Amino acid sequence: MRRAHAVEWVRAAEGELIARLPEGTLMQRAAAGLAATCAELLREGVPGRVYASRVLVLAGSGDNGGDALYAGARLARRGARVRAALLAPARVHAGGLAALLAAGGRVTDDLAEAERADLVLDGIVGIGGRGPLRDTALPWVDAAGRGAATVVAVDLPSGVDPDSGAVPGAAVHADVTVTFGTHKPGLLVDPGASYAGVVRPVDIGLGEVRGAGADGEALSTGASGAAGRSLRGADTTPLLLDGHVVEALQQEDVAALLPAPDAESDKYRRGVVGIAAGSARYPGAAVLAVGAALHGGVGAVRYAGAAAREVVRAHPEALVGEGGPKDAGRVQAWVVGPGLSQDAEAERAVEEALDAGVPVLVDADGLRLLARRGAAPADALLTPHAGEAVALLAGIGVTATSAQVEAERLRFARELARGYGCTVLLKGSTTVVTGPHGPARVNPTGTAQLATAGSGDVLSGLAGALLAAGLTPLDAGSVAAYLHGLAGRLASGGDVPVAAGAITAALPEAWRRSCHSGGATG
Ligand SMILES: NC(=O)C1=CN([C@@H]2O[C@H](COP(=O)(O)OP(=O)(O)OC[C@H]3O[C@@H](n4cnc5c(N)ncnc54)[C@H](O)[C@@H]3O)[C@@H](O)[C@H]2O)[C@@H](O)CC1
Ligand SMILES: Nc1ncnc2c1ncn2[C@@H]1O[C@H](COP(=O)(O)OP(=O)(O)O)[C@@H](O)[C@H]1O
Ligand SMILES: [K+]
Repeated sequence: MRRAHAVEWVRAAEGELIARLPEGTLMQRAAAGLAATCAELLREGVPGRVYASRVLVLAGSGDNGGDALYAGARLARRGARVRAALLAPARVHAGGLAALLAAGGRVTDDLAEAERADLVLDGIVGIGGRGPLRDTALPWVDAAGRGAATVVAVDLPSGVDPDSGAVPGAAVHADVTVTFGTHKPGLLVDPGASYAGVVRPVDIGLGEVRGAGADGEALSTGASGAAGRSLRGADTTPLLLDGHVVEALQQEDVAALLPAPDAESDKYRRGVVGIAAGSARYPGAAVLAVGAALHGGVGAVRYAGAAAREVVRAHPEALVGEGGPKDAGRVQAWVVGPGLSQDAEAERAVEEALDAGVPVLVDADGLRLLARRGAAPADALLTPHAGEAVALLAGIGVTATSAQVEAERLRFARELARGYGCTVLLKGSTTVVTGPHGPARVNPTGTAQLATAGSGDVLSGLAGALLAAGLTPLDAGSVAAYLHGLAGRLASGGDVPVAAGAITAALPEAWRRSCHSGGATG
C-alpha cells in the first residue's frame, strides 16, 4: 500500500525526530537524497554527466529552499555549474546559501539561466506553502517551463496544496518530485498529482519516530512489525507509518483482495449480484453493467428491470426478470441506478434496493433520487461523478459547483461520506473512495480515455459484483476502480480511444495481471 500523510502529521513526526538528532541532520538527509537523484537524472539524460552540467536552484524563503540550496552545493562540489535565484533574498535559508557559495555556486537574477539549464530544482515552497504561488516566482516558473531542463520538485511541486492536491494558481510542472519521509496527499490526488511527474520518496528516518502525533494518533513503524526504520520497496512505499490520511492500492494489495473460488464454492456461495439498471429509453446501461458484473467474481448476476430482453440477448448467462428488486430473488448486493431514468418506477426500484437489507451500490439516476433522502444505509457505496456529487451535496445542504468538487476531490468525497453516512467513490481524473472515517483511497491506475459514455456503468457492475462477493464497500470500490483503470489502459494502449464495451472486454486481462505478481500499477 502506498501511503500519504498530512502536513500536520509530518510536522509532528519531524519535530520529534529533530529533537533527538544533531541540528540540521534531517535537512542534510533530505539534501543528500535530493542531490543523489539529481546526479542520477543528469547522468541518465542530457548532458549525460554531472560535471559541467548547468543547474538552477529556485530558492524560496523557507526550509524547502534550504533543501534545494544544500543539494545545489553538493552538485557544485561534483563540478556542476550551479546558479541560485533567490525569490525572497532577505529571508533565504542562510546556511544553505552559504554552503552553495562556498562550493562555488553563484546567485543569479538572469531569467535566461532557467531556459538554458539542464536541471532546475524547485525549492520555492514545500509543505509550508499556502494559496497561489506568489508573483515573484512566476517568471522563473514560466522560463523553466519554456526551457529543456529536467524539472525536479523538492518535496512537492510548488503551487500544489500539500494536503488536498488543489492547485489554486500557477504551479511548477515537475518531471520528477523528490519527496521526503512519506508521500503528501497532494502528490496522489489530481489536479496536484498531474504536476508531480515521477515521485521518488527519500527516507529521512521518519520511521524511527514513535509516540503521539499532532492528531493524537500513534506514530509507529506500522503493522509490519519491522524494527526501527521500515523502508520497503523504496520506489513505492516509503514508510509504513500509521496516521496516514490517504492510501493507494498496489498490485499486491489488489491480489490479496480479489475473490477466488475454492473447492467448496458453488455459484450461490460465490455471491449473486442484482442489477436494477436501464430503462426502455436507456437499455444500454443495463447491458453494460451486467456485462461487467459477469466478470466481477460472483457466481451469478440477476437483472431486474425494463431492459430484461436486451440484457438476456447480449448476456445469456444473466438471470433476468422485468419486475423490480423486490421480485428478483435473493442477492448479496444490489447495483441500482445506471440508465434508470427518474420516473416513479425508477424511484420504486431505488427504494426496494435500499430496503433489501444487503449492501447497495447507488449510481447515476439512483444518486439523484437518493439526494432527496439525504441519507443512505451504512453499507451503501455511492459512485458519483462530479456533477452527481453536486446534487448529492445539495441533498445535505452543501452548495458547491462541479469545478470546486474537482479541485478538492478528497474534501468533497469525505464530506459526502460523512453526510450520507456511507462509503463514497468519487469518479474523475483521480478516483477517490472513502468512508466517513479512516484513510481515503485514491486510485493509481486509469487513463483519461475512460471518460467515455457507459464507462461508469461498467464500473458500477464490476464494483457491485465485488460487493456481492463479500468485499467491504471501501475494498469493492477501490479494487473495482483499480481493475477498471487498468482495463482502460490495456484497451486503449495509452492513446487509442475506447468504447465502454472494450473496457469490459479487457477486464479478464486486468484481473489476471492484478492477481499475479509482476506488477500492474504505473
Ligand atoms: N521540518 C523538517 O524537519 C524538514 C523540512 N524539510 C523541508 O522543509 C520544507 C518545509 O519548510 P518550511 O516549513 O520552512 O516551509 P516552506 O519552505 O515549504 O515554505 C514556507 C515559506 O514559503 C512562503 N510561502 C508560503 N506560501 C507561499 C506561496 N504560495 N508562494 C510563495 N511563497 C510561499 C512562506 O512565507 C514561508 O517563508 C519541507 O517541504 C521540506 O522541503 C526537509 O528539510 C526535511 C526536514
Ligand atoms: N480525466 C479522467 N481521467 C481518468 N478517468 C476518468 C477521467 N474522467 C472520467 N474518468 C473515469 O471514467 C468513468 C466515467 O464514468 P461516468 O462519468 O459515470 O460515465 P458514464 O455515466 O457515461 O458511464 C469513471 O470511472 C471515471 O472515473
Ligand atoms: K517545491
